[in-house]
Amino acid sequence: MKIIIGSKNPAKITAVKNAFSEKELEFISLDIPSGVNAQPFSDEETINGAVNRAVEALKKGKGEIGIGLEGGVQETKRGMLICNWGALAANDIEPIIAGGARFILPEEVAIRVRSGEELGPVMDDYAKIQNVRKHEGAIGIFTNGLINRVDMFTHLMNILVGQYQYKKKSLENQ
Ligand SMILES: O=P(O)(O)OP(=O)(O)OP(=O)(O)OC[C@H]1O[C@@H](n2cnc3c(O)ncnc32)[C@H](O)[C@@H]1O
Ligand SMILES: [Mg+2]
Repeated sequence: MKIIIGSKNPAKITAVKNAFSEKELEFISLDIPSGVNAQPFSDEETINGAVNRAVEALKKGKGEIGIGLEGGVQETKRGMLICNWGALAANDIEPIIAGGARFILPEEVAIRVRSGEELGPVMDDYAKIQNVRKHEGAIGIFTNGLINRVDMFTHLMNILVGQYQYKKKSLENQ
């Protein structure tokens, strides 16, 4: 079975591999555009980015499953939430979606994102580390390393794969 991942980000690729336990799987990563802004500004836009990537990955990679993972932010009365959404696309079913853990970004970071900067470079600047988005992620920095971006995406991926297995089982029993 071929699983096509719509990103070259190593944190995302590791998380996808963590969530599939079967042997004989082939993982292919393709740089698939999200079709939304580089910095999505709502749950809705972030979900659309994840679904677009999953559907395109499935099509371009000619596999059995396409995965799209997308990071974004969502404004609330309490401040700016960081959100992450994932989508799993497979032939003959509607894309399945799942959300990742969320928390409020410090205002000092949120102000810069609101003014148009992407969270990735803002985090590098804030943490004085390069490529935070490919490693611990904002979640790793702000949880003191207790949860990193791979952990967060792995949890999200398990919610996707679990729903997919349940759906397949339900269809088989019909
Ligand atoms: O290569 P791709 O797959 O695009 O991976 P990415 O790291 O750019 O991730 P997203 O496009 O999903 O995220 C949208 C923006 O938010 C940033 N971002 C999201 N989550 C982050 C995190 O945990 N740490 C740092 N930056 C993050 C990211 O760098 C982008 O600027
Ligand atoms: Mg990106």
